[in-house]
Amino acid sequence: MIQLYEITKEFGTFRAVDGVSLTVTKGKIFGLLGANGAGKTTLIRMMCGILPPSGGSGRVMGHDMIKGQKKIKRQIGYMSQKFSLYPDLTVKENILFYARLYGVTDVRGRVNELLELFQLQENSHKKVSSLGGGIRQRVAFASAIVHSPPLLFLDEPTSGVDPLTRRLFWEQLYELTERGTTILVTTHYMDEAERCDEVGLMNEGKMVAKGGLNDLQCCFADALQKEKPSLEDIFVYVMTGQGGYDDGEGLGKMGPDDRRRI
Ligand SMILES: Nc1ncnc2c1ncn2[C@@H]1O[C@H](COP(=O)(O)OP(=O)(O)OP(=O)(O)O)[C@@H](O)[C@H]1O
Repeated sequence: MIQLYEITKEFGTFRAVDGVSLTVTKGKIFGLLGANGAGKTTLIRMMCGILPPSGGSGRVMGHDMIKGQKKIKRQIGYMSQKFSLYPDLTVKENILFYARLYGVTDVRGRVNELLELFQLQENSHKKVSSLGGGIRQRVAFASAIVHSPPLLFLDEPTSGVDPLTRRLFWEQLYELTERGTTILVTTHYMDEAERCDEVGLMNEGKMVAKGGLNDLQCCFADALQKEKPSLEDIFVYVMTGQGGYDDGEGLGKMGPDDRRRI
């Protein structure tokens, strides 16, 4: 569903994304982690066809990231950090708006289905501006999947959301993947990252570690002197650049076999 090869994005002389390669297969959840400003949103915006890469190549849903931007946009769902909702419209009107925008065939039926799925019926006629963060998050999520996209990008979807809503949210993500949806999600929550099939850790524009949790634990066990380091241990280790880690150097210390994953 996603195949990136050495994707780079420069804003003037500043390189926000630096040679990222990535593969995400159908039905999997890929978690993207990194400190603020690591380049996660920029990478997502390129994959969504919103921002052209400065270098490298990639395909999303089989379409070239540069030539196929329009086709990519039609086939994906994107929930941005700012939740692109209209505060003066009601919950139902917001979801209806996105349903019409994406040309959903049975608009009313689909919207009612989503209102029920996200337990939004009670609030369906309230203006979004009057609602709390957890409900707004559900409205944004419903709007992002209203056209049943096969590939979904979620940029910090649970930031500031209570633990119960977060749990429900993840149950819905699993349901979607069971139906074949592929998901790329960014998060700052380690428990959420551990729920992903694979994670990628970004630091200063580079993908500095990538793999399933077990793979990463094996990879970093020696360096962290723990048999099974937690993802948080690994995250802190990589992000603090202990030993000046980057794609090559850091892994070099862990042995040549470990390099293949990074
Ligand atoms: N349009 C732009 N022009 C100039 N610099 C930009 C632009 N967009 C992003 N940047 C810079 O690129 C870097 C990466 O930003 P990005 O938003 O991708 O990081 P992030 O990992 O998503 O951070 P966060 O976790 O805070 O959302 C930051 O230093 C940011 O200031």
